[in-house]
Amino acid sequence: MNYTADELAPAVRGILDSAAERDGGEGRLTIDPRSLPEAFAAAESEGRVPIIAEVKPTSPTTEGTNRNDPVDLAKAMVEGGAAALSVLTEPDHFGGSVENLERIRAAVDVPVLRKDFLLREAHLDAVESDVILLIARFLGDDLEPMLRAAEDRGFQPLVEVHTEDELDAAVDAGASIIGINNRDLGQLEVDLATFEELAPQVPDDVTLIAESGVSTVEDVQRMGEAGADGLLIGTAIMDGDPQTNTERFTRSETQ
Ligand SMILES: O=C(O)c1ccccc1NCC(=O)[C@H](O)[C@H](O)COP(=O)(O)O
Repeated sequence: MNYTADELAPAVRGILDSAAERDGGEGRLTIDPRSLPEAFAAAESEGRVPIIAEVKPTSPTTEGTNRNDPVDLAKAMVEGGAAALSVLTEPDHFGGSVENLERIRAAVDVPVLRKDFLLREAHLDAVESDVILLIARFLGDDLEPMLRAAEDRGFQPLVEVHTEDELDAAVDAGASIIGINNRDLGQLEVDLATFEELAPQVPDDVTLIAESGVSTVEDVQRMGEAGADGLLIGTAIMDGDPQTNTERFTRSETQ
């Protein structure tokens, strides 16, 4: 793995240790995905900001656990105008599960991103999703083979970066969907300027997503002005009524 353990907050070390121990799927999946770029285009043509709303029961930086039925949460987010959903499948630190993702994907018709910490090819085969997260920081030299393995199965890989080097690695590997994470996964600090600094270096033909730390309508507008094609929002949608929260963000460009 591409990290030095003492560079990481203890919670992140714990996440990676449990990810390394987790089994993958038993067979090799073949995915017929719902297109994320098309879902973004459809949202925009209908006047909605393209938002990936995240079903995130808890996290190392969240107090408490949301115990509502994940399918009810997901339907409320779609009702609120979400172009796509992100579903945590990490069980030990985020309260997620592959079963949540299976149930949600069967209940909605928007693309669903599997949000997890995937470290080897077998992890890709744990559950079907339309989009799959590959985190450049944790994959290092394995990024390109994981990207190819995900594409070979039919997934749309979303490659997450936080630094210029990781962005270069994602572009060199041929990523067509890139997420710039405003949260530093080393120390868990959030700074929206991360997106603003890196976005100008992303090729125009890449679908570019601003991830993490977006909590107000002004933040949505700020990320849009900096070049985001879409935004991934978790905490600020889960905190309170998910439909009302999603509506506020999806309508924010017209306010
Ligand atoms: O959210 C966390 O506390 C966290 C801690 C350690 C590693 C990853 C973490 N989050 C993963 C994510 O990518 C976010 O859930 C996602 O980008 C949404 O972020 P936010 O809108 O800030 O909840």
